[in-house]
Amino acid sequence: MSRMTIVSAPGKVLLTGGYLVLDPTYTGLVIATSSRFYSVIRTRPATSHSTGGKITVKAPQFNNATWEYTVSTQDGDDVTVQPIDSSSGKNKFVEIALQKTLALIQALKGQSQADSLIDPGSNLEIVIVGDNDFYSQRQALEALSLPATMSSLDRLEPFAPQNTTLAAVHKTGLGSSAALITSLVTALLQHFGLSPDVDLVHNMAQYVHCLAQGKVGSGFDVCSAVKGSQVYRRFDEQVLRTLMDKTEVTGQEILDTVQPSPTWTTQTTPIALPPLVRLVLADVDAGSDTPSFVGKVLKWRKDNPAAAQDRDSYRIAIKSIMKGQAVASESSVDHVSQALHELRGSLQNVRRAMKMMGQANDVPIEPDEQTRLLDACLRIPGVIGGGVPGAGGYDAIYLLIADPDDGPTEGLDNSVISEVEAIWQGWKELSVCPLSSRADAGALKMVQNLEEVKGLKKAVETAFS
Ligand SMILES: Nc1ncnc2c1ncn2[C@@H]1O[C@H](COP(=O)(O)OP(=O)(O)O)[C@@H](O)[C@H]1O
Ligand SMILES: C[C@@](O)(CCOP(=O)(O)OP(=O)(O)O)CC(=O)O
Repeated sequence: MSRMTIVSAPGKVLLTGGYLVLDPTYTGLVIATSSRFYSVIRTRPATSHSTGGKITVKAPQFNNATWEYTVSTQDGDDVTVQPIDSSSGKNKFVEIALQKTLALIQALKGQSQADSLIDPGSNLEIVIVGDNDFYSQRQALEALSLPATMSSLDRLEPFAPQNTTLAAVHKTGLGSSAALITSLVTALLQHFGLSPDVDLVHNMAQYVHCLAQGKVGSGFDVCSAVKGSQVYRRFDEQVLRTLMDKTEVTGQEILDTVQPSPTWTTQTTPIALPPLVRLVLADVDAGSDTPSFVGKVLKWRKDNPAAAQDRDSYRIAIKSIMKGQAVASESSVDHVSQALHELRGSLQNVRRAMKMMGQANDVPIEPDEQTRLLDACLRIPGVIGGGVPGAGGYDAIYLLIADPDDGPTEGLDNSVISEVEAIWQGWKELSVCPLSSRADAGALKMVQNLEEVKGLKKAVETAFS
């Protein structure tokens, strides 16, 4: 039996802090999801028709998604990973993860073992799969004539083939590349016998993700893939600048940069949703892809320093916060209702501010169609709050709903959810398809056996065979 390593990392939903979290002055509230990515690695002896020293990576949910690489280590040199041309084209994220992580592993192991990274008599096989929620399941449900409900989603095969290419797939915004990079980097380290400090894993995944994206983002997605739900404050981007700007870097330089140190100023405060509050998500389709608004919003912020900001909206925000406080001090309602009431108010303020920011920039951060949808959902008793996650746009909505019965026992399962689903199903202006993902405390984790995760064995074995 060949040695197998399985590592999984969760997706994310940024509830608050969109755009602001790019600035280390502010924090972002990010919830890790039950939907996860899995990187599975095994070493196989080379056969008569395959020379050794190769890495094959497969993403079996997609058409044309097999990438092959040759790995070489020459005396005293850093390991190199060369893609072999194929009809699948390049996968920059996977290639950079392999190249940089193997270089790091070489540096961590020391030169004495540098030549034996991948034994010339064997090959490395990697399978990458993501839970269905990372990709829109609207068409899969239609093809099976199933209504767009959560119970229909449960009937789909886990890790279902998407019948399209990675480039063409409709993503739902749960952060596939961050979960993929985090699970793959960690699986490689583990497979080569290293169990490094979680902060080193985090820093390395941030570096690889930034390099693959071609920019230093805020990194909340990678951090939550490593550490789970949290209030996130970003690292100073200077920490990666030198490595990012260099065309050639050695494993030792990578190690020197990603080694945990005070220069990494990331701050992570673990959090969880309040008890009996459930996160529900829907993927929203308006028939077009939402372009990135980040460049426009950041320029607007630079051109409009704080002193010039809209005084009226500031006053509205302050007044509503004060009203919340007044209710709090006078009312005899218990502190839980009070806290939920404040939560609702805060989330509404965030929504309002995001909407205004979009209007000021002429970009649809909370488009009017989403505003109408969210307002309709918020009128349902038991819906505590909601909004557009992350950068907004025509991508998704989230709601926090009261979920008094999280199990099936009392048969409530659950009237708030049913009402929300009814609104979504009947919504004409936008196509609204629920996601099955929930909030999950889980962070990065090792999976011992393929059998532990429903459908993983089949997905992986079909790909490996
Ligand atoms: N299942 C997968 N297998 C291999 N690579 C993947 C997979 N899913 C995503 N990727 C990589 O991540 C890239 C998508 O990254 P990006 O557009 O930043 O998406 P996201 O916003 O979901 O993080 C793809 O082009 C591909 O390189
Ligand atoms: C604007 C942002 O602050 C939040 C973007 O959040 P999303 O959750 O929309 O992220 P993607 O996975 O890139 O689609 C940019 C950032 O923090 O990097």
